[in-house]
Amino acid sequence: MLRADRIRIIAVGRVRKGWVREGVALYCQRLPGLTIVELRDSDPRREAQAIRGELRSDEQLVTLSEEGRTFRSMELAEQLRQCGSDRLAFVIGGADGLDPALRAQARWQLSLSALTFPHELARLLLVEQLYRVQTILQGGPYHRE
Ligand SMILES: C[S@@+](CC[C@H](N)C(=O)[O-])C[C@H]1O[C@@H](n2cnc3c(N)ncnc32)[C@H](O)[C@@H]1O
Repeated sequence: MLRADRIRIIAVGRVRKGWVREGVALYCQRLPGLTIVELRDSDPRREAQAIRGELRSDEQLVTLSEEGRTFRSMELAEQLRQCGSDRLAFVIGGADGLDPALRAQARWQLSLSALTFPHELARLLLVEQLYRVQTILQGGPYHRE
């Protein structure tokens, strides 16, 4: 089972597009307990400081980057199942991306694909995949191979 209450998304920048906000809200409703923290955008080094300040000592840092590891959704489900009751913080960068030093600190880096997405879309894709993982782990019909 996915422990959404043990997952936080720390995202640089606001979601301005209404249709993206609506999509994120829809998946968040389906993942009770999931928290999204928005940080102001500035430059990657300052943003990294703010992210470090926001991270809790008991949270595992997972940075999102197109250079990270790609997973099939079933593999992502297995990865998150193995995290058990660990607390995870998925971090999404702003327009200029994440500071390399912060990325180097991550327990793992998640790539949503080799393509670069605007941070707003990366957030939407991430919450949809977390919902998908939840349904995979619960054995629901949402995900079809
Ligand atoms: C507009 S992108 C930043 C692009 C920037 N050139 C870079 O080097 O990261 C904003 C953020 O969205 C997330 N993102 C965009 N595309 C992604 C992808 N394919 N996989 C994972 N995260 C992605 C990353 O966290 C990234 O920092």
